[in-house]
Amino acid sequence: MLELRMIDFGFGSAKPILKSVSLSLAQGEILGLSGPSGAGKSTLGRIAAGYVKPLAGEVLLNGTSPTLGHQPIQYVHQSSIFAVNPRWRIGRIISEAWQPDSGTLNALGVSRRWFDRYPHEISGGELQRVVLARALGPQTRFLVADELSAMLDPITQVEIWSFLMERRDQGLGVLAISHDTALLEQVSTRRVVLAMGHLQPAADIRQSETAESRVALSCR
Ligand SMILES: Nc1ncnc2c1ncn2[C@@H]1O[C@H](COP(=O)(O)OP(=O)(O)OP(=O)(O)O)[C@@H](O)[C@H]1O
Repeated sequence: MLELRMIDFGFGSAKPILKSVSLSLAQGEILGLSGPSGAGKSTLGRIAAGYVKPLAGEVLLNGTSPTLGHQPIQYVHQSSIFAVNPRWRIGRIISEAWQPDSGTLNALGVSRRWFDRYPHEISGGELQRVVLARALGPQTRFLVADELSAMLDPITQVEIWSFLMERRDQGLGVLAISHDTALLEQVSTRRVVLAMGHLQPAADIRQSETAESRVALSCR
């Protein structure tokens, strides 16, 4: 279980953007997070992944603070170019955390032909898939997917979310941040909305049957 308890956050002297925000995410759950631009969704996701320290409150993984060095909570943002070393080739980038198996690479549409290239020598959508493959190592229990598929064409988007739903069935917990509420409705087991510093539940859209949701996704 990933828990954020009573998180307060603001940048410098600017007014607070997160006010006593709490959420919990179970393994095997996809929690959809939407809200207006600038509401603090990415900031909340980065706090969950340990990239940003909250001013108050705590992040707990199975009841304890996540330890440094071991990163079971991964954060993937749509601007993947900022998440990679531009001087490293794709093969080195992708094996930084683990050696992804062929099944993972195929499911995410990652070609081994890219491995000798640098990040600027593949497309933004291809780099997005590389960064996602890197994030989904065996130690990963939770994924913060921040506008993960916004740069991808609809078919690739379906393939990636279908793969993540399979991983969900194997226990991966996903915090899916997006403005695409139609997408969130299809992939999420639960949805929340962040606005004015507070988190509120969206309409209950719990999908009890995984196969049904996969079919719905493929029909988009
Ligand atoms: N490093 C920073 N320094 C100062 N202000 C920041 C910083 N990063 C983000 N902000 C501000 O914090 C607020 C929340 O940003 P955040 O990116 O978390 O919002 P968001 O809900 O993810 O927005 P969007 O949907 O547009 O991506 C915004 O007003 C943003 O300008």
